Amino acid sequence: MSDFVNTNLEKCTLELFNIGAIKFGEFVLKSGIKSPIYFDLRLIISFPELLKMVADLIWEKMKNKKFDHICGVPYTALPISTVVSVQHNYPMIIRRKEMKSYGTKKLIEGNYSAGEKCLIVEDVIVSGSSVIETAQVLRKEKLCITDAVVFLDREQGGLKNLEKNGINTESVLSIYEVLNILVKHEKIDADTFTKTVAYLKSYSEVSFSKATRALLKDQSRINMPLMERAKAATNPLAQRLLTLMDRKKSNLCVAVDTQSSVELISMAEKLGPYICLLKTHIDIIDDFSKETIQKLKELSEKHDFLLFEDRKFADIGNTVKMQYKGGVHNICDWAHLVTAHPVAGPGVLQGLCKAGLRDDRGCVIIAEMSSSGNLNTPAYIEDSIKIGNSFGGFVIGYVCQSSIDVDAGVILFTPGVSLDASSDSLGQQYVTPETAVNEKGADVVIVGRGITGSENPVERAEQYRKRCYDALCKRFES
Ligand SMILES: O=c1ccn([C@@H]2O[C@H](COP(=O)(O)O)[C@@H](O)[C@H]2O)c(=O)[nH]1
Repeated sequence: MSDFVNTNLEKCTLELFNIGAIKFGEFVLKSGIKSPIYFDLRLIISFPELLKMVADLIWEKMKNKKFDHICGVPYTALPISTVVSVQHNYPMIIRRKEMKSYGTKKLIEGNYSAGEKCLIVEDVIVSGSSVIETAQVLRKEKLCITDAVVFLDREQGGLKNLEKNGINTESVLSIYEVLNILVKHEKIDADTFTKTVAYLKSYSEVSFSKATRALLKDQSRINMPLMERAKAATNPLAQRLLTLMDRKKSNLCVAVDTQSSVELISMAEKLGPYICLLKTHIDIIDDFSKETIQKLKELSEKHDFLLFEDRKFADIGNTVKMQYKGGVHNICDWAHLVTAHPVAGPGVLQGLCKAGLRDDRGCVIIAEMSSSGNLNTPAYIEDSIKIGNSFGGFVIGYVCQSSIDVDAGVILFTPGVSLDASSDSLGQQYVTPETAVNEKGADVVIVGRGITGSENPVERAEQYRKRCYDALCKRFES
């Protein structure tokens, strides 16, 4: 810790106590739990030097991080982030708590673009509810939220709750440091200290408030009907796909892995009525042309399915941006969904977002492959979800082989499904539709050769559709 921080932490704590911003008594927190200690940092706007001191300490925590914007959680952290912004020439955005009923009706004020990184600033954290509420609004606008800095951590579980939701949070001061400073300077007696510490020990894991859980739609993804999940989804494309699955009674994605445009189009025409998604590997087509894409777009409209290009982007952001938007395939122009490996870090998603996003474009992160010997360890899968959560406005779900813990509005896609085989000669592994849906938690089942390689693909597609959708519906009833 630098001398500046050391000296000022103590000074700042004592000043906060002196102005009445740290109180002892009986209080009720936002989460509804009682507390013998309360921090009221709203007061500091009446003490400009103290406000500046708090802002300087926040700055010390964030000065080595690289973000495009900061956003203070309304209202107490707004003046703090304004001071940081003005002093360090750091662009700020503001999250409105209420939407305006006139004019732009925006929920976020300021100048920003999809894919940009925003750091959240907060005064005091208990469960982290206020930070995640702000993060969700910003994520809905396709801003990338991975980090927060808070002035005071009450050590009641907030940092852990946020971490699970993809937000790495650092604090300037912990409540225990505050108590120690106050005892040292005889501002509180030993009894108050002991009682407060005992309280903190018994309330060390406060979960998000009920309202926040409702906002995150923390209900079980597994048992929730599709339309409820569509309402729970914050991502517009996830909403669209879940609604489409409900309307068409299909959670079947067909993988048409062919090298011929004619066959691709013919399969799309024949199988269109049975599927929610048509998955392509457009780079394996020998006779690719703009007409192939035009025809696919028309069939996607005609038969009400979305186009899913399994490009598996995996490079640095700058390259991925060009791969998505440029080249002969110009994937961004026609594919509603693309896949990406998170192995290169969040830059891959920033690159995709930078390619110019619309509400009808999204990404599915590959958290876990179906092939034998894959390198997707549990830690890798967990980190993939953290990256995905940070880009909730763009990432609609994950390709995976297990029922990973995600919100109800997030969609899991499971390939490696066949009624005929348990493997192929090149490492692919198969399970039945029921195993994929019930045991692996699949929402969308991806089937390739099981359909396209059969003698009667249409009959087979209907058979898969029914088995996959029936298994999904049984899950809602359980
Ligand atoms: O983990 C993964 C990710 C993607 N795939 C793709 O799905 C299909 C599966 O085809 P089958 O003929 O049913 O084996 C294929 O396009 C893969 O590239 C996957 O199999 N596993």
